[in-house]
Amino acid sequence: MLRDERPGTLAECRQAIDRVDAALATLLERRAELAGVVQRLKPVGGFAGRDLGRERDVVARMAVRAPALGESRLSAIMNAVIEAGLHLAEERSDR
Ligand SMILES: C=C(O[C@@H]1C=C(C(=O)O)C=C[C@H]1O)C(=O)O
Repeated sequence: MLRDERPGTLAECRQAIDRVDAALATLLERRAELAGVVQRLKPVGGFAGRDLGRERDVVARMAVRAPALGESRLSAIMNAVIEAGLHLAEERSDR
């Protein structure tokens, strides 16, 4: 997945993207599960306990590994990822 592959055709590029997306889906599911555990451990979980400083640190660390995307684009991506995790945690806490 992290190989610097150079697919030459449209089909090869899409196959390479599909492999990356498969890994991303697994990682996103794992991340959401971990973030859900955090919500139960914090004194105030869910959206009410949102920690924007921590979220900024997450994005800044990711930007070091993804400099072409950079903080601004990563921030939009991670905001969606984090909010999806918080929604899932709140749904589960309702049960
Ligand atoms: C997971 C936490 O709760 C929230 C979700 C975060 C995340 O998904 O990375 C980060 C900060 C908080 O807004 C946390 O506080 O660490």
